[in-house]
This record gives sequence, C-alpha cells and structure tokens, in this order.
Amino acid sequence: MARPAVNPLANRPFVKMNGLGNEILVLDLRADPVEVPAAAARALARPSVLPFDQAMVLYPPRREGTAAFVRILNSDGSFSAACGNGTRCIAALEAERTGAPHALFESEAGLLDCLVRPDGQVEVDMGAPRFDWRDIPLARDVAETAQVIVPGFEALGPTSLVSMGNPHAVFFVPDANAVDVEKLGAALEHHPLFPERANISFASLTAPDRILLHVWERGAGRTRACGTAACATGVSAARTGRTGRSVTVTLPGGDLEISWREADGHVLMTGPVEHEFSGTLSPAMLEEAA
Ligand SMILES: N[C@H](CCC[C@H](N)C(=O)O)C(=O)O
Repeated sequence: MARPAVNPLANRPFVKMNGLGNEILVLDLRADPVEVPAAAARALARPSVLPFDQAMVLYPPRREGTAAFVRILNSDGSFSAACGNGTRCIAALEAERTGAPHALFESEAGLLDCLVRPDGQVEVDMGAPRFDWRDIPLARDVAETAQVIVPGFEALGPTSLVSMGNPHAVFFVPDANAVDVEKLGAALEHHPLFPERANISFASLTAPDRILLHVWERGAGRTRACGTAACATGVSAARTGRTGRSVTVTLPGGDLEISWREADGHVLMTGPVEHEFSGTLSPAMLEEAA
C-alpha cells in the first residue's frame, strides 16, 4: 500500500506573532519554497491547532533589493494582497535576522517599505490608496466611491470605499462601540456590491484627530486590529473632510498611527508588534479536520 505522502509543510518552522492582537502566523519559506494550499491554512488556523487571522508566507524575492515576496492567507484559506499588521510583524523579524532596521518586501499589491524604530514601533509605507471602482473592486460603475449607499443598508448611511491592496468599506457611525459588528460585518462582507468580498469597518470620531474603529475582516471575521482597515479609515476620514491627514486609530487591540502623506499619496502606518512563540509544523497540525 502506498505510504501517505508527507505534507510538504510538515517540519517547517513557524513564528506566532501579533500586531495589536491581530493574530499573525509567519512561515518563512525562502530557503525551500512550497505552495501553501487553502486547506493547509484552514487546518492550521483551527482553534485547537495554531489559531491565526492571517498567515504571512515569505518566498524568495522577485525584485532586486527586496527581502522577500509575501503571500497572505486569511484563516478561511482565502488570499489577500495586503496585511498591515502582518507586514509590521515580518519587518520586526527581518530586523532581528539582519540586524538592520529597514526592510523592503513585495506583495501582489506592490512594495512595502518598512522601518523598525529604536523604540520598537514599526512603520510601514503601505503605498497609495485606490479609489476607482474597478480597483476596489466593485460589481458596478460607481463614480464617487467616497460616499456610497449600500443597497439594503441605507440605515447605516453612506460608506467610503477604498482599496489598500484589499477591498475596504468604511462606515462612519455615531458610536462604533454600539454597532453589531458580527451581524452587519458578516452580511456586508458578502454583499453583491463586492465581487471579491470586502473588509468592513465601523468608525467614530472621538477627537479631531482620533478615531475609534471596529473591524469585521474579509476571510477572518472580527479581529482585534486590522492595519489596512486603519489605513482605509484614516484615508476615508480625510477624504470626507472629517479629519486631517494624520490620525490615531484606536482598535480593540490598541492604537495605530496613520498618516496619508501629501507628497506621494502613500499611507504610513506605525504601531507595535509582539513576538509570542516559535515552533515546528507537525503532520498532525496539517491534517484537515475530519
Ligand atoms: N488584518 C490585516 C488585513 C488582512 C486583510 C484580509 N482580511 C483581506 O483583505 O482579505 C491587516 O492588518 O491589514
């Protein structure tokens, strides 16, 4: 009888980190790259195995001067082209490995220029937001994506639609703490307006330069923090005249500093990371739940 094939991810090292409670699993496959199938991500993300919101998978660099090409999987096995908190985590790991505070990564969404500051805070240039309906993407031509009423959700008021390399819908509400994030987030994530689903944010201003934020993430559900959502929210607040271009975004897991730079339109996101533990993937961890 043929021996069961050994999962190519078995016996690989991993690092578990978080960015303000956004649970991140790092797999550095640069030395011996293998595909990470959706089923493997789902198997690992189970609460009884190695629960994470996103897995950051590092592959050999494709572009001169970059440290790695990064693929990002959500806990449901779906791919995302961007992950702010995860990028901060791999930047901190890379700084530990190289001894240099600066690192440049590439993902499907573009370049990610990272800097670990002496105080341990990690700053990432997340690139420029995209506002065109085709880039978000949306299912139909929407001329003005800054204030869009989502059919069936008129009571929420207009949402600001933006891509940070992944799709975001930001709703400004009187009190983000009072929103049923699970119910509304899950329904909006799968709304037909979003052909690739969307990350759903509920934001309320607590000061002229401070925003309270709760996020329902595409492919991961309710998380304690979401970096690209914080970027999308900071850009949306400025875009709709609610704030200036630099804000502090307070998520359940803590604060992110967001600055939408005038000079090149790039969004800078700064915050802490936490290194939790390291280990090795076992075959049992990778077996899809029966
Ligand atoms: N938590 C991540 C976002 C992951 C994006 C993922 N939810 C998607 O767009 O499918 C962050 O810190 O930016």
